[in-house]
Amino acid sequence: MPTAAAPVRPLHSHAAAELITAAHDLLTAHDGTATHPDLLARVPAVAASLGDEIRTACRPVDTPDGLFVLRGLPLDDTAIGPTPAHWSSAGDAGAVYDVVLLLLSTVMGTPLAWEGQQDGRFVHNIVPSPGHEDEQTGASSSVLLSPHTEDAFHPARAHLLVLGCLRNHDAVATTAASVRQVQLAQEEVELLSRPVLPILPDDAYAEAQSYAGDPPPVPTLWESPDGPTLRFDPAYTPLDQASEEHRAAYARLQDELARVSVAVSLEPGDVLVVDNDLVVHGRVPFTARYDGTDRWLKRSSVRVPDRRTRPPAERSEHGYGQQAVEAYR
Ligand SMILES: O=C(O)CCC(=O)C(=O)O
Ligand SMILES: [Fe+2]
Repeated sequence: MPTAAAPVRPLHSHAAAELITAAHDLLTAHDGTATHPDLLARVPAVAASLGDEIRTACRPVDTPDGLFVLRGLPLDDTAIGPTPAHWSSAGDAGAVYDVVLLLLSTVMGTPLAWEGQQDGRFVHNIVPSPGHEDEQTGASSSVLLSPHTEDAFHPARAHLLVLGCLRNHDAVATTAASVRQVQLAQEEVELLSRPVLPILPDDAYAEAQSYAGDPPPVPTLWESPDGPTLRFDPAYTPLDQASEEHRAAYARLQDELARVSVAVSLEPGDVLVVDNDLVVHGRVPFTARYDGTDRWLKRSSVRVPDRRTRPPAERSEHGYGQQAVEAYR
């Protein structure tokens, strides 16, 4: 896989300090608790006060890569403490970066949470966890986390996925492949633009997996007014329900995504922003350490108001009974 450099948007030290200070002040005003019930309501005003350099760095993706890396935030490996062993024991570990992600997400749109995931938190902890090594979720390690659209099963899924790196001693790569870089025949595009197969809820949503309603078939590709977009999660797509011709086109898309895939090895302090309508992401396999020095990411999801990147038919999907919660409603 090419390790082609992802587009980096450097944050100079004054802008990085401005962001960290704003996050730190918000946090200390709320008992050091990133999930404090009053903190979220204060985020928009603080985000609106951030300077031009930060706002410019948070502009929409503007290359066919469909992603960018904000680089330059300071990160003290000792001060953040050990990597939690599981998201449920993370508590306020690394909480200042939770607030950094909330601020950046609010500059870019509206943060999004799920009642059924990580206790409804707006910022998730992505850490390898014992017993989950070979799952297709962020808690895995020993398997390839295969390329996917985040929360592909749901019509209210994020427009942007934000991954902030706190620790990554083994330079474990996130993978990313953009639909704007694949080359398919027109017949393949047409086949994959038909709503033929559903995308079922992934293993992070146990409750949704037992939802009684019929899974709606959805298109894999869509030609939006802003260019091609995709909705893709092969691990949760019942391909055996499709025709041979359809499966062949799907396999071609999968091969093309593998061909254009890049490995992005995040450094501590990096914030990767992935356009979830353009790019499928994953992660290479690694060996977890389970000694407090494991790879540790913070993750937030963002809705961007008035985007035109989704087929209108999505609005009538049931979403398997899962509710997305927008931060400022
Ligand atoms: O661990 C990673 O780099 C990506 C994990 C992932 O798929 C996610 O956080 O949504
Ligand atoms: Fe993911």
